[in-house]
Amino acid sequence: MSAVFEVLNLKKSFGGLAVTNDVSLSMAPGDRVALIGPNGAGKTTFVNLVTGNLQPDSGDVRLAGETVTKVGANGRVKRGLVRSFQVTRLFQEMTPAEHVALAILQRQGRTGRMFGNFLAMPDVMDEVGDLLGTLGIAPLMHRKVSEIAYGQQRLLEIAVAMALRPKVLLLDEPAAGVPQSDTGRIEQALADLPADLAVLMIEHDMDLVFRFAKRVVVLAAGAIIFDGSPADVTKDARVREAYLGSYANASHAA
Ligand SMILES: Nc1ncnc2c1ncn2[C@@H]1O[C@H](COP(=O)(O)OP(=O)(O)OP(=O)(O)O)[C@@H](O)[C@H]1O
Repeated sequence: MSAVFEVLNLKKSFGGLAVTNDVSLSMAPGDRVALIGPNGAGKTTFVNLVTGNLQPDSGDVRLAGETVTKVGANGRVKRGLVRSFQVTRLFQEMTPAEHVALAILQRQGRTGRMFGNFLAMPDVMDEVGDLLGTLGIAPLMHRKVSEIAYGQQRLLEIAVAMALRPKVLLLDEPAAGVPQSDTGRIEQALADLPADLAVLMIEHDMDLVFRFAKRVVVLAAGAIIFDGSPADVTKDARVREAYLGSYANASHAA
């Protein structure tokens, strides 16, 4: 299948340090890719380059065949490249329904009406109910974010992202900080994402990586040192050395 998302020879240096060093990556609709790597490998920088929050020194980002390297972050969201909204960016006094409704209105270009009573718009509220229902948090839709559990806030991040109807979804450690008792719900939400959505997940939890990803990309010192199947990643000598050693030896050694 043709690529929905492509990164071509992306480079970014800070001072003399090549933090993104000639990175190329391609994803097709439906891909489930985990991006892993040791601390400081350049994962956050890579995501910021992809989302348009940082400009590369050279290289390109393409979305559904269109080069978007010069398109800003909002323009990329409009074209279907969505990064999950972070819990730290949720508004504590607002409700899940309000968050998701605003994302729907943003997608529809109706944010001029955002100070109207959008909770009374039946089309918007039907979609809000569907999205929050899929994620199992519909009963909480009118509670304040400050009153709902952290795991539920992380599910809300996914709901807000999905309200933007992404073609490519970037998830930044979706289960981080969530108590063990609630991680199953996050994993279920990830398993239930639309089959044709391309998902790139940055994750440190290798158990989650192995359950979710069909493909693993390993970044070390700004460069991709592995791009292949979860079964092969644990066998790769360079990956073991750079990152996986103890995990591979302990539980997934061939
Ligand atoms: N704005 C910046 N100016 C200078 N150096 C930076 C900047 N942003 C990141 N770096 C450096 O680039 C390197 C990669 O950082 P980055 O945050 O992208 O890594 P990471 O893989 O996301 O790490 P972590 O998993 O710890 O978040 C680090 O050495 C960091 O200090």
